[in-house]
Amino acid sequence: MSIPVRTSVNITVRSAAKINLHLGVGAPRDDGFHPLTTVYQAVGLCDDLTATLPGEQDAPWDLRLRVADYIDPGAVPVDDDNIVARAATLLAAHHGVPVRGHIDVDKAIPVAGGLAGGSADAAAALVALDRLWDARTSDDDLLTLAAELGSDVPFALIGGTALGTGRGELVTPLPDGGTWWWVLVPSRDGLATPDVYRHFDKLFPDAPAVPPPADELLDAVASGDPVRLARLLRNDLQEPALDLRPDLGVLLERGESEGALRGIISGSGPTCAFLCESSDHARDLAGALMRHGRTVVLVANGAVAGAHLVENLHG
Ligand SMILES: C[C@@](CO)(OP(=O)(O)O)[C@H](O)COP(=O)(O)OP(=O)(O)OC[C@H]1O[C@@H](n2ccc(N)nc2=O)[C@H](O)[C@@H]1O
Ligand SMILES: Nc1ncnc2c1ncn2[C@@H]1O[C@H](COP(=O)(O)OP(=O)(O)O)[C@@H](O)[C@H]1O
Repeated sequence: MSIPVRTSVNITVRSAAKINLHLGVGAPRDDGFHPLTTVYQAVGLCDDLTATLPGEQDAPWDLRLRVADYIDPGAVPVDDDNIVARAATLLAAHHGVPVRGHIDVDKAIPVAGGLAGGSADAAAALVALDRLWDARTSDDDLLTLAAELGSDVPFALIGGTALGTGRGELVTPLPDGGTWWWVLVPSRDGLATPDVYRHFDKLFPDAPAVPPPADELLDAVASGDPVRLARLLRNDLQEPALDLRPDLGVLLERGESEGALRGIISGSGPTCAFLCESSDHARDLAGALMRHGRTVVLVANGAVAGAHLVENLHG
């Protein structure tokens, strides 16, 4: 009897979408970024990234993408512009090693949807390649590299429910007493984050230097009461997003009239997120929205973990 030999090592990392329960935005800083007080929540709508070491005959690096049927594959670059390639280059430079790896990304998080799908992939790439290269990056260094990749990327590493300050990159985990049920309705056409921030500046030229705080909402999150949380959800990018995409206002009203505790735009949009009381309530609402002609309606609960290794069945 021969014992099977593992010829390659596969590392699979799962990374979640986020919703901003509170997105308080201040006037732009000198570097152009907006100061934020935000409360992130990671929800169970995830991308999986698998990294494999190339064989000796193989190209040192390649990136493949598989997408859910509601995602346009053409919306995601597969060259050096992909944030996964940027993460690999940054981590390799940090350790002075060459970039090596075959990467497969299985995307379920809608693209340019305000759900931080690219940030989730970047965090997954940092965790997977650190393990694949046996680089042993410290947590502090991983967070620093994550912040270089994007304001939302440190939260994608940490997950759960957390406070984000600075430009969103300074993340502190929060006590969360609930299981929160969300119905997510993505749009076929994305909204570009910089466009929505630019529109915020146009609509609110007198925005405060210090972004609005989230104190009451933090109490609601700790209490676990969805009715209380629903009242306190706040997104300062909602008005600019709705101004750019008035159709989203109709969708928010529809979800609320069908019984959602509250509908909000997720981050810079255009995904609409509806808070529900329970999993049954979320399923009922999803059914109602589909009967009204929405073809893509997703149910997800939070809070879930940040980027983490999962068992690889193909390894
Ligand atoms: C709006 C939010 C809310 O969580 O999420 P999304 O809706 O994109 O998912 C984030 O602030 C998006 O974070 P992220 O997508 O990582 O942004 P980055 O790559 O750092 O920046 C992209 C661009 O967004 C603008 N930006 C981003 C963050 C910030 N605090 N102020 C900004 O003005 C800048 O124009 C910047 O050039
Ligand atoms: N791995 C990736 N996944 C998604 N988008 C990516 C990725 N790499 C680069 N991008 C680019 O980043 C943009 C923002 O994507 P995403 O993170 O999904 O949206 P958002 O900032 O709204 O949360 C996309 O329009 C796409 O061009």
